[in-house]
Amino acid sequence: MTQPVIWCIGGIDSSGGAGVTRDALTLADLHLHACVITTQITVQSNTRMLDSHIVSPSVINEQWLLLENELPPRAIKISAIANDEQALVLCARIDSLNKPKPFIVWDPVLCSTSGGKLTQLSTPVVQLLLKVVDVVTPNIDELSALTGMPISDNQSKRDAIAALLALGANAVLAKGGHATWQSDAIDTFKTNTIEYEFSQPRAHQSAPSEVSRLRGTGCMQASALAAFIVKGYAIDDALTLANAYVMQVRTALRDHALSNEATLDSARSDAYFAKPVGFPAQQSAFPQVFFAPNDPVKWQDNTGFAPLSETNLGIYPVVDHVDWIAKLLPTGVRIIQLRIKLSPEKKNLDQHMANISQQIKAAVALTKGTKCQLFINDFWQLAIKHGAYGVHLGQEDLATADLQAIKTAGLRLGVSTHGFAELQRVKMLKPSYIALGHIFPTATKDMPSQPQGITRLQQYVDLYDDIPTVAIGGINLSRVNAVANTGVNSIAVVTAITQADNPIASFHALAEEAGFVK
Ligand SMILES: Cc1ncc(COP(=O)(O)OP(=O)(O)O)c(N)n1
Ligand SMILES: Cc1nc(C(=O)O)sc1CCOP(=O)(O)O
Ligand SMILES: [Mg+2]
Repeated sequence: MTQPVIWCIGGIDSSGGAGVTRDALTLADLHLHACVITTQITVQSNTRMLDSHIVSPSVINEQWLLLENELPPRAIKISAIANDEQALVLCARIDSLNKPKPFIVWDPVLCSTSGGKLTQLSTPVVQLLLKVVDVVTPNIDELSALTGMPISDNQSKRDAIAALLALGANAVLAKGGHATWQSDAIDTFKTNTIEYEFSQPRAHQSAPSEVSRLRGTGCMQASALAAFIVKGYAIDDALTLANAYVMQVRTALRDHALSNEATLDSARSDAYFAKPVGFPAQQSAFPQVFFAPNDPVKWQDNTGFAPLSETNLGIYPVVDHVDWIAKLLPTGVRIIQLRIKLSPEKKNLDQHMANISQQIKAAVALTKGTKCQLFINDFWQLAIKHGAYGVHLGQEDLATADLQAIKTAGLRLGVSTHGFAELQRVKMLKPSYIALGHIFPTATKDMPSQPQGITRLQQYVDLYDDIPTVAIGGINLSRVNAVANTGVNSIAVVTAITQADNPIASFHALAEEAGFVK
């Protein structure tokens, strides 16, 4: 299979520490091919910038036109644009691209970390650029320069992000590395409808200065973002992975410098050089994610929920009536979920709620004294009231459920997730298990996300090996073995049991095929 192509448009840093060289190295590390359109050739080392030679707009145009037919981009990463003339050529070329347009990220590098000015753009041209790119990724200084607003605290940062959106940006990723008033380094991603925060402890970011002088981290982050979008990740997951990628590079550099192999002299001379790290696979490199500045998850303590009595749970039937629980208990099932959904057309809500309450009560009575761990979906108050074993909640449910009440009552908590961002959002809650969905297409419910497939499931299982995991979504007899081979602790199914001709036989067949029967 040919490698997807990403175009990197920006300046050449003769030291290789930043610019399009850093972009190309990052993309190569993530197995993507970089084409390079050069905007300026700089004369710089890691510590000094002496000069910059600006490429003419017509040469940029020629580079673009030649690449367009032979090596069309799946994404475009733009960084230093020297002047308005260059920017106008880029805007015109982007406008002329066929739809669907590639993902375009603009890292508005204004100055080099080695000291030189790289970009001089007028406000009307900045506005044109903002409108044609999908995401702009300023650090605090760049955000301040682009908006003309001083930034010194969270409120002024928020105001400046709002101003950039008002200028026409589709989405802003304001990086927090330079926001020294914050104890953690917080990247804020905002569009007119959504907002995420990605937070890393600052202590992690800063290695002793003699061993880490890494430059080009902004180039790395924007290139990695483009790479993960091209690899098919949703924007929240791509942002999480790009943040983790940069942290993993920082950590690798620090670990090498502090290792016994390195002398102080070699550490000093290596201090500028990024190490290839590949796909982020180090849990500690991942940021804490919040879905809004006031995400209720932020205010939860991290004491954790009661653990499961048993973690290798086998097949996990998810059923919509207590009668299923009575029917399935004789199989020896170790975990089961009562998932009754309130249909909007139900007329008599009180009567419906009374029926749900009765079913939960009966389900608790049926499973008491057995080895079957009963989880109640959604109805956490009723689960507490009737003393269920646990509650299962989705991401949206976390905004309304009283998690402290669930914890205090001693109930276990299972939480749905659909990617790296959601996993990093709920990890600090230390739930009793995390569900990973949907692995395959499912007809049981409308899913806003894409099926994840076995490769991603394997990544999650490897990365989150300290929390019991449950796979869900479209799992049937022909797929269950591949799912079980990832090492996931449990496999949840709805229709593979409830729509089987013989549900009991189907439960046993799934368990056997998965290798859960010893
Ligand atoms: C084991 C398991 N995983 C995921 C879900 C889905 O929960 P949620 O996202 O809250 O959606 P609804 O089930 O409420 O539609 C689940 N129930 N169980
Ligand atoms: C209830 C549910 N939650 C999912 C998630 O991914 O969060 S997938 C799903 C439905 C699973 O049904 P089936 O086994 O019939 O595909
Ligand atoms: Mg729910």
